[in-house]
Amino acid sequence: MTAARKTLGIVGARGHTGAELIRLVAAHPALELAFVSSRELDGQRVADHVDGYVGELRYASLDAEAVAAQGTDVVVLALPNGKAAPYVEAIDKVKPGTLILDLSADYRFDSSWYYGLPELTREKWRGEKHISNPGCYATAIQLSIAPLKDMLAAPPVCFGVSGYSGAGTTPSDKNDPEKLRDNLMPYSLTGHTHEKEASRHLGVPVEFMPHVAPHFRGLTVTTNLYLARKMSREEVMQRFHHAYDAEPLVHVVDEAPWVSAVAGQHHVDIGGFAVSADGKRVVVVATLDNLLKGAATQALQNINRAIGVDEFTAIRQE
Ligand SMILES: NC(=O)C1=CN([C@@H]2O[C@H](COP(=O)(O)OP(=O)(O)OC[C@H]3O[C@@H](n4cnc5c(N)ncnc54)[C@H](OP(=O)(O)O)[C@@H]3O)[C@@H](O)[C@H]2O)C=CC1
Ligand SMILES: CC(=O)N[C@@H](CCC(=O)OP(=O)(O)O)C(=O)O
Repeated sequence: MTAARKTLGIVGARGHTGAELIRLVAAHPALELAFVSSRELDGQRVADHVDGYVGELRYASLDAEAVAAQGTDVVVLALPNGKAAPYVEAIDKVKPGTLILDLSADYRFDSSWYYGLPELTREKWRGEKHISNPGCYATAIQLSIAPLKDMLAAPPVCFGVSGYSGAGTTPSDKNDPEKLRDNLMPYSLTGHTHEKEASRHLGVPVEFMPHVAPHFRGLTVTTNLYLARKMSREEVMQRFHHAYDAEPLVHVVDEAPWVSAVAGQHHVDIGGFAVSADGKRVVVVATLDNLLKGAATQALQNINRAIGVDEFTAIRQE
């Protein structure tokens, strides 16, 4: 006899990350999609909006109390920043112990929430039912720096370029294909939330300069690391292989990876490893799909672990 599937609801399901999660959860052997909430698509069939979804589920417009009243085992909050708290409060009041995974930045600085970047924080999970999912850039930044964290002579400098799906669906210059055409748009050049997030969770200061580009999905972070002592390229690569060779979703590659190759994929590519002539500076390039490893895939890794199934269930081909 197979165990009953856990019920899962998504709040903010109209958005880019919500749509990815719908696809992943619909194909999951241990999860059942119980509700998907959107104010704008209230009453409409999910199948009419999400490619690849087959089923009769419809969007519903649910406020915090209505979400809590659903009583699902798992709730994913895929809302813009600053909107999660009323949902968390209502769910905790009605059904404490519900697994809540928040995709926004709202709890990434709250130490009572588990910060789930599994490849780096897997051992820190103590059964918390509140999980904060890392930001997309912050994921690439931390994975690029962690293997050399003890070797730094200065804060790493990260140049980021994201596809415009990273800016969500609320219209802005950063997701306007007309304004982005033939363009590269710099923004938040100091003090971006992901700069603070990566610095906090790595435990070393990081400097980050984001840009948005005309492609839809996928991001590149190119990181310049000043080293406290001379290292060879082989030594640097050895550190990355040692850190990630057992990780199915982090691929250490020789060449600097291209973002077009990782769009639609679950994993991160990390490569380049260009070492300066004096051996004291290395440049590392990471690419990932901001909607997958940067959001939905990582959320599913965290949920899988918390419901007690293999971390990569419904993520990799088995
Ligand atoms: N896009 C990305 O690459 C990544 C995003 N994230 C984070 O994930 C979260 C979701 O991002 P994304 O999917 O891109 O966002 P979108 O803008 O694409 O979607 C936001 C969703 O929230 C709903 N919503 C908006 N405002 C409110 C509100 N006031 N109350 C209730 N629902 C609301 C919208 O639906 P409706 O208006 O129909 O209710 C929509 O479903 C954000 O916090 C984002 O920062 C994290 C990593 C990567
Ligand atoms: C291109 C673009 O605008 N990207 C977003 C990052 C998306 C993300 O991960 O945002 P959260 O930290 O809010 O979850 C940004 O720079 O804010």
